[in-house]
Amino acid sequence: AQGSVTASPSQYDGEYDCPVTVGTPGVTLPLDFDTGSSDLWVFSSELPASERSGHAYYTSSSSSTSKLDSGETWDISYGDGSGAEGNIYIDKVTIGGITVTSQAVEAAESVSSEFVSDTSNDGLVGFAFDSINTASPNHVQTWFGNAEAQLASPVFTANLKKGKAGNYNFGYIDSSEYTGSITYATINSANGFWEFSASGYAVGSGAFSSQSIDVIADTGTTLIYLPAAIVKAYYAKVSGSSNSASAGGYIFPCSATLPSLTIGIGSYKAVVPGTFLNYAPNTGSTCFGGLQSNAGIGLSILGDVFLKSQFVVFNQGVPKIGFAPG
Ligand SMILES: CN(C)c1ccc(C(=O)NN)cc1
Repeated sequence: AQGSVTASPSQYDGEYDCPVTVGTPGVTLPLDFDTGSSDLWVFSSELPASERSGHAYYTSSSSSTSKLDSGETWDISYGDGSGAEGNIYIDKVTIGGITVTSQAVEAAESVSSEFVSDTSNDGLVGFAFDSINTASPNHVQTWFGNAEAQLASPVFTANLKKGKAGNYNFGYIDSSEYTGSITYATINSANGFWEFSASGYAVGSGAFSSQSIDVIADTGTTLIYLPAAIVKAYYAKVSGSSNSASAGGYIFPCSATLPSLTIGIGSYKAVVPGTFLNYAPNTGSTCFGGLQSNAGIGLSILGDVFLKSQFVVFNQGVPKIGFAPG
Protein backbone atom coordinates (compact mmCIF):
# COMPACT_ATOMS: atom_id res chain seq x y z
CA ALA A 1 0.00 0.00 0.00
CA GLN A 2 0.99 3.63 -0.33
CA GLY A 3 -0.66 6.81 0.77
CA SER A 4 -0.58 10.57 0.43
CA VAL A 5 -2.18 13.29 2.51
CA THR A 6 -2.36 17.07 2.11
CA ALA A 7 -0.50 19.20 4.66
CA SER A 8 -2.13 22.60 5.18
CA PRO A 9 -0.18 25.46 6.80
CA SER A 10 -1.73 27.45 9.63
CA GLN A 11 -1.16 31.22 9.80
CA TYR A 12 2.49 32.17 9.17
CA ASP A 13 3.17 28.45 8.49
CA GLY A 14 3.11 27.98 12.28
CA GLU A 15 2.22 24.33 11.84
CA TYR A 16 1.07 21.95 9.11
CA ASP A 17 -2.16 20.05 9.72
CA CYS A 18 -3.47 16.97 7.91
CA PRO A 19 -6.89 15.27 7.89
CA VAL A 20 -6.95 12.05 9.94
CA THR A 21 -10.04 9.82 10.22
CA VAL A 22 -10.61 8.05 13.54
CA GLY A 23 -13.18 5.40 14.53
CA THR A 24 -16.43 4.05 13.07
CA PRO A 25 -18.23 6.04 11.75
CA GLY A 26 -15.10 8.02 11.09
CA VAL A 27 -14.56 11.47 12.47
CA THR A 28 -12.00 13.44 10.46
CA LEU A 29 -9.80 15.79 12.49
CA PRO A 30 -7.00 18.15 11.38
CA LEU A 31 -3.95 16.86 13.26
CA ASP A 32 -0.48 18.41 13.53
CA PHE A 33 2.06 15.92 12.10
CA ASP A 34 5.04 16.03 14.40
CA THR A 35 8.35 14.27 13.69
CA GLY A 36 9.57 15.60 17.07
CA SER A 37 7.26 13.49 19.24
CA SER A 38 5.70 10.02 19.29
CA ASP A 39 2.16 10.29 20.67
CA LEU A 40 -0.99 10.27 18.53
CA TRP A 41 -3.44 12.20 20.64
CA VAL A 42 -6.76 13.88 19.94
CA PHE A 43 -9.16 16.31 21.54
CA SER A 44 -11.91 14.19 23.05
CA SER A 45 -15.35 14.23 24.65
CA GLU A 46 -13.53 13.59 27.93
CA LEU A 47 -12.21 17.16 27.99
CA PRO A 48 -14.03 19.83 29.96
CA ALA A 49 -16.30 21.70 27.54
CA SER A 50 -14.24 24.86 28.13
CA GLU A 51 -11.10 23.13 26.79
CA ARG A 52 -12.93 21.77 23.72
CA SER A 53 -14.18 25.19 22.67
CA GLY A 54 -13.39 25.83 19.00
CA HIS A 55 -12.28 22.26 18.42
CA ALA A 56 -13.71 19.10 16.87
CA TYR A 57 -13.10 16.01 18.94
CA TYR A 58 -13.22 12.21 19.20
CA THR A 59 -15.97 10.54 21.22
CA SER A 60 -14.88 6.96 21.86
CA SER A 61 -18.37 5.89 22.98
CA SER A 62 -19.71 6.86 19.53
CA SER A 63 -17.22 4.65 17.73
CA SER A 64 -18.31 1.02 17.29
CA THR A 65 -14.68 -0.06 16.83
CA SER A 66 -13.31 1.72 19.90
CA LYS A 67 -11.95 -0.32 22.83
CA LEU A 68 -10.54 1.11 26.06
CA ASP A 69 -6.82 0.31 26.45
CA SER A 70 -7.46 -0.44 30.08
CA GLY A 71 -5.00 0.86 32.66
CA GLU A 72 -3.03 2.91 30.15
CA THR A 73 -2.59 6.69 30.47
CA TRP A 74 -0.47 9.27 28.69
CA ASP A 75 0.98 12.64 29.67
CA ILE A 76 3.11 14.66 27.26
CA SER A 77 5.06 17.91 27.65
CA TYR A 78 6.56 19.76 24.67
CA GLY A 79 9.59 21.97 24.43
CA ASP A 80 7.48 25.14 24.48
CA GLY A 81 5.95 24.20 27.84
CA SER A 82 2.63 23.06 26.39
CA GLY A 83 1.21 19.63 27.09
CA ALA A 84 -1.76 17.27 27.34
CA GLU A 85 -2.77 14.06 29.12
CA GLY A 86 -5.51 11.46 29.16
CA ASN A 87 -6.43 7.81 28.63
CA ILE A 88 -6.13 5.53 25.62
CA TYR A 89 -8.47 3.69 23.24
CA ILE A 90 -7.64 1.23 20.49
CA ASP A 91 -9.46 2.22 17.30
CA LYS A 92 -9.18 2.51 13.53
CA VAL A 93 -7.06 5.39 12.19
CA THR A 94 -6.84 6.22 8.48
CA ILE A 95 -4.32 8.65 6.99
CA GLY A 96 -4.00 9.22 3.25
CA GLY A 97 -5.95 6.06 2.47
CA ILE A 98 -3.89 3.83 4.75
CA THR A 99 -5.86 2.28 7.63
CA VAL A 100 -4.35 0.96 10.84
CA THR A 101 -7.13 -1.08 12.41
CA SER A 102 -5.68 -1.22 15.94
CA GLN A 103 -4.08 2.12 16.60
CA ALA A 104 -3.63 3.45 20.14
CA VAL A 105 -5.62 6.69 20.11
CA GLU A 106 -4.63 8.86 23.05
CA ALA A 107 -7.77 10.72 24.12
CA ALA A 108 -7.18 14.02 25.90
CA GLU A 109 -8.77 14.56 29.30
CA SER A 110 -6.77 17.74 29.83
CA VAL A 111 -4.84 20.04 27.47
CA SER A 112 -2.77 23.16 28.18
CA SER A 113 -3.91 26.64 27.15
CA GLU A 114 -1.62 26.64 24.10
CA PHE A 115 -3.65 23.78 22.64
CA VAL A 116 -7.04 25.25 23.60
CA SER A 117 -6.13 28.48 21.80
CA ASP A 118 -4.59 26.75 18.78
CA THR A 119 -7.81 25.96 16.91
CA SER A 120 -5.85 24.91 13.78
CA ASN A 121 -5.46 21.40 15.15
CA ASP A 122 -7.47 18.92 17.15
CA GLY A 123 -4.42 16.94 18.25
CA LEU A 124 -1.09 15.62 17.04
CA VAL A 125 0.33 12.61 15.22
CA GLY A 126 3.83 11.79 16.41
CA PHE A 127 6.24 10.44 13.80
CA ALA A 128 9.37 10.13 15.96
CA PHE A 129 10.56 6.82 17.48
CA ASP A 130 8.46 4.66 19.80
CA SER A 131 10.99 5.00 22.66
CA ILE A 132 9.72 8.50 23.53
CA ASN A 133 6.01 7.66 23.45
CA THR A 134 4.55 8.73 26.83
CA ALA A 135 1.93 5.99 27.32
CA SER A 136 2.31 4.27 30.70
CA PRO A 137 2.89 1.64 32.05
CA ASN A 138 3.42 0.28 28.53
CA HIS A 139 4.25 2.60 25.65
CA VAL A 140 2.32 2.26 22.42
CA GLN A 141 3.41 2.33 18.80
CA THR A 142 3.15 5.31 16.50
CA TRP A 143 0.73 5.21 13.60
CA PHE A 144 3.65 4.97 11.16
CA GLY A 145 5.17 2.13 13.20
CA ASN A 146 1.89 0.23 12.89
CA ALA A 147 1.42 1.14 9.21
CA GLU A 148 4.92 0.03 8.14
CA ALA A 149 3.83 -3.58 7.63
CA GLN A 150 1.49 -2.39 4.83
CA LEU A 151 4.12 -0.28 3.10
CA ALA A 152 6.41 -1.32 0.26
CA SER A 153 9.21 0.67 1.89
CA PRO A 154 9.52 1.87 5.55
CA VAL A 155 9.59 5.52 4.53
CA PHE A 156 7.50 8.65 4.70
CA THR A 157 8.31 11.91 2.96
CA ALA A 158 7.59 15.54 3.86
CA ASN A 159 6.96 18.02 1.06
CA LEU A 160 6.03 21.14 3.04
CA LYS A 161 5.66 24.48 1.26
CA LYS A 162 5.78 28.15 2.26
CA GLY A 163 2.31 29.64 2.43
CA LYS A 164 0.51 26.88 0.56
CA ALA A 165 -0.49 23.23 0.91
CA GLY A 166 2.12 20.49 0.64
CA ASN A 167 1.88 16.80 1.40
CA TYR A 168 3.20 13.81 3.29
CA ASN A 169 3.57 10.50 1.41
CA PHE A 170 3.81 7.03 2.97
CA GLY A 171 5.67 4.01 1.59
CA TYR A 172 7.19 5.58 -1.50
CA ILE A 173 9.39 8.39 -2.80
CA ASP A 174 7.74 10.50 -5.52
CA SER A 175 10.56 11.72 -7.74
CA SER A 176 8.32 14.48 -9.13
CA GLU A 177 8.43 16.22 -5.73
CA TYR A 178 12.13 17.08 -5.81
CA THR A 179 14.97 18.00 -8.12
CA GLY A 180 18.48 16.60 -8.32
CA SER A 181 19.42 13.73 -6.00
CA ILE A 182 18.62 12.91 -2.37
CA THR A 183 21.51 13.15 0.10
CA TYR A 184 21.15 10.98 3.20
CA ALA A 185 22.50 11.39 6.73
CA THR A 186 22.62 8.60 9.30
CA ILE A 187 20.06 8.96 12.08
CA ASN A 188 20.99 8.45 15.73
CA SER A 189 17.63 7.46 17.24
CA ALA A 190 19.03 6.91 20.77
CA ASN A 191 17.10 9.97 22.06
CA GLY A 192 13.97 9.00 20.13
CA PHE A 193 14.31 11.85 17.62
CA TRP A 194 15.20 12.11 13.92
CA GLU A 195 18.63 13.27 15.08
CA PHE A 196 21.67 13.62 12.86
CA SER A 197 24.85 15.64 12.33
CA ALA A 198 24.71 18.50 9.87
CA SER A 199 28.09 19.25 8.29
CA GLY A 200 28.18 23.04 8.64
CA TYR A 201 26.55 26.31 7.62
CA ALA A 202 26.92 29.47 5.57
CA VAL A 203 25.25 32.88 5.77
CA GLY A 204 24.20 34.28 2.40
CA SER A 205 27.06 34.17 -0.12
CA GLY A 206 29.60 33.89 2.71
CA ALA A 207 32.16 31.14 3.25
CA PHE A 208 30.81 27.74 4.31
CA SER A 209 31.90 26.90 7.87
CA SER A 210 32.50 23.13 8.15
CA GLN A 211 31.47 21.98 11.61
CA SER A 212 29.40 19.12 12.96
CA ILE A 213 26.04 20.40 14.23
CA ASP A 214 23.83 17.94 16.12
CA VAL A 215 20.25 18.65 15.02
CA ILE A 216 16.80 17.08 14.98
CA ALA A 217 14.33 17.34 12.09
CA ASP A 218 11.07 18.40 13.73
CA THR A 219 7.96 19.18 11.66
CA GLY A 220 6.16 20.09 14.91
CA THR A 221 8.50 23.01 15.65
CA THR A 222 7.93 26.17 13.62
CA LEU A 223 11.36 27.81 13.54
CA ILE A 224 15.04 26.91 13.19
CA TYR A 225 17.02 26.83 16.47
CA LEU A 226 20.82 26.68 16.17
CA PRO A 227 23.79 27.36 18.47
CA ALA A 228 24.02 30.98 19.60
CA ALA A 229 27.33 31.62 17.80
CA ILE A 230 25.87 30.61 14.42
CA VAL A 231 22.75 32.70 15.00
CA LYS A 232 24.86 35.70 16.02
CA ALA A 233 26.92 35.34 12.84
CA TYR A 234 23.71 35.28 10.80
CA TYR A 235 22.15 38.42 12.29
CA ALA A 236 25.49 40.27 12.06
CA LYS A 237 24.54 40.43 8.37
CA VAL A 238 21.09 41.90 9.07
CA SER A 239 21.15 45.69 9.54
CA GLY A 240 19.18 46.86 12.56
CA SER A 241 18.72 43.38 14.02
CA SER A 242 18.84 42.74 17.76
CA ASN A 243 18.24 39.93 20.20
CA SER A 244 15.20 41.26 22.04
CA ALA A 245 14.29 39.86 25.46
CA SER A 246 10.81 41.39 25.17
CA ALA A 247 10.19 39.83 21.74
CA GLY A 248 11.72 36.54 22.88
CA GLY A 249 14.41 36.43 20.22
CA TYR A 250 16.04 38.14 17.26
CA ILE A 251 14.02 40.88 15.53
CA PHE A 252 14.86 43.28 12.71
CA PRO A 253 13.24 46.01 10.61
CA CYS A 254 10.60 44.38 8.37
CA SER A 255 12.21 46.30 5.48
CA ALA A 256 15.47 44.37 5.90
CA THR A 257 16.67 42.11 3.10
CA LEU A 258 17.64 38.87 4.81
CA PRO A 259 20.51 36.64 3.65
CA SER A 260 19.85 32.98 2.92
CA LEU A 261 20.99 30.29 5.36
CA THR A 262 22.79 27.22 4.02
CA ILE A 263 22.89 24.02 6.11
CA GLY A 264 25.27 21.27 5.06
CA ILE A 265 24.04 17.69 4.92
CA GLY A 266 27.12 15.73 3.95
CA SER A 267 28.26 17.42 0.75
CA TYR A 268 24.73 18.69 -0.04
CA LYS A 269 24.12 22.37 0.61
CA ALA A 270 20.52 22.90 1.73
CA VAL A 271 19.60 26.54 1.14
CA VAL A 272 16.86 28.32 3.07
CA PRO A 273 15.91 31.46 1.09
CA GLY A 274 16.26 34.75 2.99
CA THR A 275 12.53 35.39 2.54
CA PHE A 276 11.79 32.25 4.61
CA LEU A 277 13.82 33.75 7.47
CA ASN A 278 11.53 36.74 7.91
CA TYR A 279 9.06 34.70 9.92
CA ALA A 280 6.31 37.11 10.93
CA PRO A 281 5.57 40.67 12.03
CA ASN A 282 6.59 41.43 15.64
CA THR A 283 5.47 44.85 16.95
CA GLY A 284 5.53 48.14 15.05
CA SER A 285 7.77 47.86 11.99
CA THR A 286 9.89 45.04 13.44
CA CYS A 287 9.72 41.43 12.30
CA PHE A 288 10.62 38.19 14.08
CA GLY A 289 13.34 35.93 12.74
CA GLY A 290 12.78 32.38 11.51
CA LEU A 291 16.26 31.54 12.88
CA GLN A 292 16.66 31.73 16.66
CA SER A 293 19.20 30.64 19.27
CA ASN A 294 18.94 27.15 20.80
CA ALA A 295 20.05 28.58 24.17
CA GLY A 296 18.02 26.92 26.89
CA ILE A 297 16.60 24.24 24.58
CA GLY A 298 19.44 21.74 24.88
CA LEU A 299 19.50 20.79 21.21
CA SER A 300 19.31 22.32 17.75
CA ILE A 301 16.08 22.00 15.81
CA LEU A 302 15.49 22.16 12.06
CA GLY A 303 11.82 23.11 12.20
CA ASP A 304 9.33 24.06 9.50
CA VAL A 305 11.23 27.18 8.35
CA PHE A 306 13.99 24.82 7.21
CA LEU A 307 11.91 21.79 6.24
CA LYS A 308 9.60 23.75 3.93
CA SER A 309 12.61 24.61 1.74
CA GLN A 310 13.37 20.91 1.19
CA PHE A 311 11.97 17.55 0.15
CA VAL A 312 12.65 15.24 3.11
CA VAL A 313 12.75 11.43 3.27
CA PHE A 314 12.33 9.86 6.71
CA ASN A 315 13.49 6.22 6.42
CA GLN A 316 12.72 4.38 9.62
CA GLY A 317 14.12 1.09 8.31
CA VAL A 318 17.80 2.06 8.46
CA PRO A 319 17.18 4.71 10.06
CA LYS A 320 18.31 7.55 7.83
CA ILE A 321 17.05 10.94 6.66
CA GLY A 322 17.38 12.34 3.14
CA PHE A 323 17.19 15.84 1.71
CA ALA A 324 16.82 17.27 -1.79
CA PRO A 325 15.75 20.65 -3.18
CA GLY A 326 11.94 20.82 -2.95
C1 LIG B 1 1.00 23.90 21.14
N1 LIG B 1 1.31 23.09 19.97
C2 LIG B 1 0.33 23.07 18.87
C3 LIG B 1 2.51 22.39 19.85
C4 LIG B 1 2.71 21.47 18.81
C5 LIG B 1 3.94 20.80 18.69
C6 LIG B 1 4.96 21.07 19.62
C7 LIG B 1 6.30 20.41 19.49
O1 LIG B 1 7.25 20.78 20.19
N2 LIG B 1 6.46 19.44 18.57
N3 LIG B 1 7.70 18.86 18.37
C8 LIG B 1 4.75 21.97 20.64
C9 LIG B 1 3.53 22.64 20.77
